[in-house]
Amino acid sequence: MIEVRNVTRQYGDQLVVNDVSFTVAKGETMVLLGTSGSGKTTTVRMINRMIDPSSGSIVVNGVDVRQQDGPTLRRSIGYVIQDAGLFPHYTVAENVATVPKLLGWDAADIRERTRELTDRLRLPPDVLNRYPAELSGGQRQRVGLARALAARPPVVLMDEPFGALDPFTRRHVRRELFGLNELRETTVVLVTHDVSEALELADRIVLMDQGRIVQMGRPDELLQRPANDFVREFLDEKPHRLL
Ligand SMILES: Nc1ncnc2c1ncn2[C@@H]1O[C@H](COP(=O)(O)OP(=O)(O)OP(=O)(O)O)[C@@H](O)[C@H]1O
Repeated sequence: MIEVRNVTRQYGDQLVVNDVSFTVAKGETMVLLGTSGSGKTTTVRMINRMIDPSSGSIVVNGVDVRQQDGPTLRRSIGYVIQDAGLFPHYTVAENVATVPKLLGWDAADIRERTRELTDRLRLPPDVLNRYPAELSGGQRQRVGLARALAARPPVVLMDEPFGALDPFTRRHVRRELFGLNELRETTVVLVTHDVSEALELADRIVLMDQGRIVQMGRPDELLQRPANDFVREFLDEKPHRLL
C-alpha cells in the first residue's frame, strides 16, 4: 500500500507537484493520467526516491520512504520506463536476474523464475542469451517488465511502459501483462497520457494538470461525473469503449 501525503516538489520557484495526496491499496492499479508536464513522472519518481519531495511524506507498506536508503528501497519496488532502461552490456538473462542476484537468490531459483517470466510474457527462450540491442522494441519492453517483476516486488511503478510500442503490440503486451495472476496482488502505479489505456487498466485514476490533482476516482466516476470542463474535455479527447 502506498500513501502519498501533501507532497510538493519545487524546482526554483516552479511548483511541478503541488500538494498531491492519494493512497493506493494493496493490489490496486492506480493510473496517473494528465497533460504533458503535469507532474506525473516527478510524482512516481518520488515514490522510489529517485527524486525527494520538497515537502510532504510518502509511506510504502507502512514505512516512510525517507527511512530507507534509495538503493535498498528500489530493490523492493519494481520500476519500468518507456525505453525499458535495460543494461546494454548485460544479456537478457543477466538483466532479468539483476535484483534477485542483489537479494542473494540462488542460481537455480533465478533460472526458474526467469524461465517462468519469459514464458508468461511470451518471449522466445533464445532471447535469453542476446543483448538488448539485438531485440525488437516490443521484446525489449517485455524484458524490462520481466526484470521489474523478477523478485516479485509488492509494488511496481510503470512510467509509460508501453510508450515505445506500436498500437498493436501495445495492446498485446498490455493484455499479457495485466493478465498475469501475480500482478493482481501487486500494487501498481502507472503513468500514461493515453486516455484509453488509463480507462482499460486503472482501478482508479488520478488526473493531473499543472502539478495538481484535478480529479481522482474510478474510470466510470470520472466519465460519468467529471469534476469540471477540463476533466470532461480531457476524457473526451478520443472515442473509447467504456460508455
Ligand atoms: N530536474 C528538473 N528541473 C527543473 N524542472 C523540472 C525537472 N524535472 C521536471 N521538471 C519540470 O517539471 C514539470 C513536470 O515534469 P514531469 O516530467 O513530472 O511531467 P509529466 O507529467 O511526467 O510530463 P510528460 O507526460 O511530458 O512526461 C515540467 O514542467 C518539467 O519541465
